[in-house]
Amino acid sequence: MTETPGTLLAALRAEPPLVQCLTNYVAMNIAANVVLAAGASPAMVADVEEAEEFAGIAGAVTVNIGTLSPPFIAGAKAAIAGASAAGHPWVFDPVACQATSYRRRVAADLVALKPTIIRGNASEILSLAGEASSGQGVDGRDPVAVAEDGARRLAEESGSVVAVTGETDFVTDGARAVRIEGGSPLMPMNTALGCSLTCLCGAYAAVSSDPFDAAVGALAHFAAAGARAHEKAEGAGTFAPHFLDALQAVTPEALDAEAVIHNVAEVTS
Ligand SMILES: Nc1ncnc2c1ncn2[C@@H]1O[C@H](COP(=O)(O)OP(=O)(O)O)[C@@H](O)[C@H]1O
Ligand SMILES: Cc1ncsc1CCOP(=O)(O)O
Ligand SMILES: [Mg+2]
Repeated sequence: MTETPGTLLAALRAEPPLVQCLTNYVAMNIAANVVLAAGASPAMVADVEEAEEFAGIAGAVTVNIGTLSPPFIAGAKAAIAGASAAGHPWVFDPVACQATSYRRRVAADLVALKPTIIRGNASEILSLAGEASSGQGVDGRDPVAVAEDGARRLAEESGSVVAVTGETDFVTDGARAVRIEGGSPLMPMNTALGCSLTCLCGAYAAVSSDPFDAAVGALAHFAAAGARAHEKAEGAGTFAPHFLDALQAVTPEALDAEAVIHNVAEVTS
């Protein structure tokens, strides 16, 4: 990795990027707080009337289909057009894309628009890769390990970096791959933390020259903050404020020291 998570965190805090987050109703507030605590600047600007123009001034766009509707998708496509025209990264979160034919269709349409990074749980990534998925609505029900081959193939076919999250995260661009350890089992008990991580991927992508490093950086930041918060939390409820505190408190040096990142050997079959 040319840019370590700590190097990217230092860059993000030195010049906080503006991140245009088109996310769902559930995630709107927590995702903004997560991006702010990490050190960047979120803006939930989603309407078709202004989404394309705003993408020209944002460092990155993130699109999440958690509570999708035709007007939301129109705004998302406008924002993606604006980001693409400006040469800015955009990140896709295919929430519950396995659940309905509408979601499957919209997710495939958005993948065709070449996201810089795709971030989802294992059930969502399996579905995007055309494999059977056990996802229950927005909640992942498949182990990350089962989605690794599909993630590699999806990355090769789409040209996107694919980040699969769960107990141990997996990131690949089709050629490179790493696993990231850390976090807490209390994280999936806090709604919209995955959605918030997608927005943070946008912040890291805005300050990075390599989307693979950006995805690894954002996931490592979550893993380190999640592990720290786990030590202090008494349960799902008290985890949330400790997690925000930890996202803010972790320094670039501590992030590089605490990140547990394993390179995965290339599969040559
Ligand atoms: N069992 C677990 N142990 C540790 N970290 C977890 C666990 N499950 C999820 N996470 C972390 O929670 C965050 C959100 O991931 P995930 O729950 O997979 O996304 P989503 O909310 O989209 O389903 C990621 O940082 C991931 O690493
Ligand atoms: C509960 C819920 N319903 C629609 S979107 C959403 C939030 C999903 O958040 P995450 O994917 O981060 O768990
Ligand atoms: Mg999700």
